[in-house]
Amino acid sequence: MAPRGSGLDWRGCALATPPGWDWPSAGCPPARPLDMASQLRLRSALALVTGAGSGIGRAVSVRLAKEGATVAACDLDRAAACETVWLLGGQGSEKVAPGGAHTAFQADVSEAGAVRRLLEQVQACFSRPPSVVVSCAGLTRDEFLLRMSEDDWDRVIAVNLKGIFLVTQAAAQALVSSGCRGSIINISSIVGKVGNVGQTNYAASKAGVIGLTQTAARELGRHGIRCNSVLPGFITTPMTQKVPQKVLDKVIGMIPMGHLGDPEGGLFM
Ligand SMILES: CCCCCCCCCCCCCC(=O)CC(=O)SCCNC(=O)CCNC(=O)[C@H](O)C(C)(C)COP(=O)(O)OP(=O)(O)OC[C@H]1O[C@@H](n2cnc3c(N)ncnc32)[C@H](O)[C@@H]1OP(=O)(O)O
Ligand SMILES: NC(=O)C1=CN([C@@H]2O[C@H](COP(=O)(O)OP(=O)(O)OC[C@H]3O[C@@H](n4cnc5c(N)ncnc54)[C@H](O)[C@@H]3O)[C@@H](O)[C@H]2O)C=CC1
Repeated sequence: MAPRGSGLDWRGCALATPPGWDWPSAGCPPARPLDMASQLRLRSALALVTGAGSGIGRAVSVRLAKEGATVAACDLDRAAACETVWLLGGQGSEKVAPGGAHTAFQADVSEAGAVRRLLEQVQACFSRPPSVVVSCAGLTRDEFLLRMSEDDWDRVIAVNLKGIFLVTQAAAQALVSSGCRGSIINISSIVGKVGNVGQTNYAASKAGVIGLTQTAARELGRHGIRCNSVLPGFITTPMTQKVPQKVLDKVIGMIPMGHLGDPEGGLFM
């Protein structure tokens, strides 16, 4: 039994808390269930989202929850993952998530042991593997090729490419061993197809995600597991806040709509 105030529930799963919630004295935060989508297309689904603490991963989590899925929101930043789950309704969200309460998890997707433990924890919490897996965790370390450090290369490849390898493999192993069907969605980037100045590391990682996902699709289809990658363009998130304004101005000048996409509309509209 996790100690009271530890931020963990009876199963040892991370509880969702509002930002700055004071556990020891305040007890469970009030649920804030989202408006239920009329059709709840994903009412029986358990969805694992990595990078769920920000930007596209948070928007994907919100949309999956609105469609009725139970969301296991994972991020390197535990507090950010908890904030996402609180947005989804946190404890008591069973009312809108028939498959159980949305729950936050912390893991560094670039570490094999952490990913293995993540899938173990998710299955321990929900007694089943996630049938939907969306890998959004990612980062940039932009620099011109002539000046890029080995560390900048290594870290971006480790998180953006190896991280998706580890999560895709662990999720597929869990689904195959339990005889469950599933859908794995890996977030690449248009940069993986056309390249981008200052992003040899990032472009290579995203191109790798495309090839990894296409191959996984060929191998896992026989097990009833679909694998697809999504290649967004510029979306307004903390990741793109780091781009120099003069570069953003250049890019926006090339976008027919004349503005960057937003996480809510960028993937689904
Ligand atoms: C404008 C043409 C774009 C066509 C390509 C279409 C694909 C691009 C769409 C990408 C959408 C998906 C994005 C995504 O997946 C999420 C992200 O990766 S967000 C981060 C994207 N990162 C970048 O675009 C890199 C931005 N550049 C930088 O961060 C810095 O420039 C850099 C760290 C590389 C170097 O900094 P510094 O040494 O200070 O040089 P400057 O910033 O002064 O730049 C010198 C010079 O080069 C021009 N420049 C830099 N980056 C780009 C770029 N990405 N595209 C075009 N031009 C770029 C910059 O404007 C300067 O030009 P001057 O004329 O000399 O002022
Ligand atoms: N914002 C954009 O313009 C585009 C983003 N993408 C991709 O979409 C995905 C999400 O990006 P954004 O939401 O924009 O970024 P973001 O920076 O807002 O969110 C990324 C999240 O991933 C988490 N994360 C980073 N490293 C991690 C690790 N090792 N383990 C677990 N979590 C980790 C961060 O804590 C953060 O919460 C990324 O893979 C990115 O490459 C693709 C195309 C365009």
